[in-house]
Amino acid sequence: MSGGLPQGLYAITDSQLLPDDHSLLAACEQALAAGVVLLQYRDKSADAARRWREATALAALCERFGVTLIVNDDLALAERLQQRWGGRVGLHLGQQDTPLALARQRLGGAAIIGATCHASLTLAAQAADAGASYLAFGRFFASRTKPEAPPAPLAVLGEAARFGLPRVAIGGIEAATIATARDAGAELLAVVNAIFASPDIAAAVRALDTRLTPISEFRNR
Ligand SMILES: Cc1ncc(COP(=O)(O)OP(=O)(O)O)c(N)n1
Ligand SMILES: Cc1nc(C(=O)O)sc1CCOP(=O)(O)O
Ligand SMILES: [Mg+2]
Repeated sequence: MSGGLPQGLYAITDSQLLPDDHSLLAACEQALAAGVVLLQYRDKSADAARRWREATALAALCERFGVTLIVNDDLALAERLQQRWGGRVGLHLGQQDTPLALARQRLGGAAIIGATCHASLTLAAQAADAGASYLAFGRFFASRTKPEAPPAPLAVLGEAARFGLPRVAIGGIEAATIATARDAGAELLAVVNAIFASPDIAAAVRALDTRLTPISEFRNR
């Protein structure tokens, strides 16, 4: 554990790859069963009913696996879920989203709230001051999900050790790149495409996990 967070694979859903409730839940169940340690619900649609339905189903699924569900962008949705699932629900915020300090105030001190920091230690310092639970940096490699995300050098992961918060690497993390991001300092490796575009989710997760071996040493670092 690192700052109360597990270390390892952080899977992020994609509503284009998983366009309906059934595909979303089936894929997430397989990912969780295969060893994902954190799951983010990332849905950019404006369909509030669908978002509530899917997020509640995912929260129940995560509860079964003892994993925290992180909601992307949507503080109000995280707050509603928190009423039922408490600390099993967190929030991820980018630079264009709700201010982190406000989310911290609303969700309380125990909630996991992550912050996008791109390649910036200044943004990381601001997020840490505002109460972030983890700092996300990227994108480190070419990303199929968000090719337009600004690139970041791997060195920022090592430099961010000074904040004493778990570091997340995102952007183009796949079997060929995951060990490089881990070795550069990331405690959590965030993945969309290399998990959820796979026809065999469990095999995809295992292929990523294998690259993190010796996993026991990594998790105990
Ligand atoms: C773990 C993690 N890191 C970064 C992001 C990106 O957040 P943001 O910059 O707000 O962009 P969107 O995901 O909202 O498009 C993330 N979601 N998760
Ligand atoms: C949602 C997101 N944010 C990024 C950032 O750099 O902030 S990269 C990204 C997409 C990550 O997907 P994939 O694993 O398919 O590259
Ligand atoms: Mg966002």
